[in-house]
Amino acid sequence: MDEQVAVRARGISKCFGEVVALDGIELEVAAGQIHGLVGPNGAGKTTLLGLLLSLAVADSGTLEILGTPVGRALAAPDGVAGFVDGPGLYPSLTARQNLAALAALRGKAPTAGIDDVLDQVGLTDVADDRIRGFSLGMRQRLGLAAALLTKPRLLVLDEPSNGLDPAGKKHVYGVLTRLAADGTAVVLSSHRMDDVEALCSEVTILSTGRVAFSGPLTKLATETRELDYRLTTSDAEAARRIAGETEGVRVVDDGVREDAELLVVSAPVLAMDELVKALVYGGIAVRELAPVVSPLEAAFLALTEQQETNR
Ligand SMILES: Nc1ncnc2c1ncn2[C@@H]1O[C@H](COP(=O)(O)OP(=O)(O)OP(=O)(O)O)[C@@H](O)[C@H]1O
Repeated sequence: MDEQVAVRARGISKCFGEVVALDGIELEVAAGQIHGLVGPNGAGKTTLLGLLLSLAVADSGTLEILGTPVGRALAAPDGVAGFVDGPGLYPSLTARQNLAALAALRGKAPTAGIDDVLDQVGLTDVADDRIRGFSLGMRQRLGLAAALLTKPRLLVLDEPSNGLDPAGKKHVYGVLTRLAADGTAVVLSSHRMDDVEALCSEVTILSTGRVAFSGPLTKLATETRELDYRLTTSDAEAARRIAGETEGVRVVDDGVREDAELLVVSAPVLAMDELVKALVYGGIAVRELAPVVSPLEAAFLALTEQQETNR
């Protein structure tokens, strides 16, 4: 048993009648890692998160959580917390009462740690308000506070940034980053690629129940065949010429004026390396170089397009 591996899934499949929601999933999440789960609607993200929380069991395959094989019982192993489809809360109770009730359900002192977790998620000011009037973002933050109360070693969150305003996001991201730094593994799903890029070191892309990619975001960048890049240099004309001469690089900013400062080129990352070297060698300064869409977004879009073509 390996406690450093928070999640190890091997060949996990799950069907709902005729629908194959998960098909041979392989997933490994290390302690202290924030792992993003992305994929088009219906890809199987929520189903997989539900298995991690023991809300359902897989039809086949093996799942090990925090070093312990998960059996057929529908009970989350100790140290696992989180929610799918929004946190389960009592609308007629206040935020503080909700947390006390959840603590009592687990046989814990009803006040221990509550102020601290409310503060961590930025809900201190509304701690004694009934949550009936809470916005979606406030409920998400309270759900996270409830999970924090259990001091989880694996935190599982379905779309945690749904409904969060920038201040809420800052709180939630801060909490997740601190948890991970203390060794908690976090697995979260998101439709926001920028959130995933800001938070996660590793990502799994699901497509119709299968893993299309799983690994570090940096690996995704090098595996992506071709991306569009915005390039600004000290000499646009010379840069355009050199880009045109560099193997594997295409100038794609058709319709942009010849003398425009900004150049858009399409290339795999290794060809971009060669272009940058050639520019610098040619005495041309690179002032800005950035993908037009991130490798994650590009991979996601490519998958969605592929799915639409297959339909
Ligand atoms: N309880 C269920 N009964 C029947 N089919 C289900 C059930 N739960 C999920 N499915 C089906 O399984 C597939 C995967 O659904 P899932 O909710 O896991 O996808 P998702 O990636 O979370 O999608 P979304 O991004 O829309 O939330 C879908 O085809 C869905 O219709």
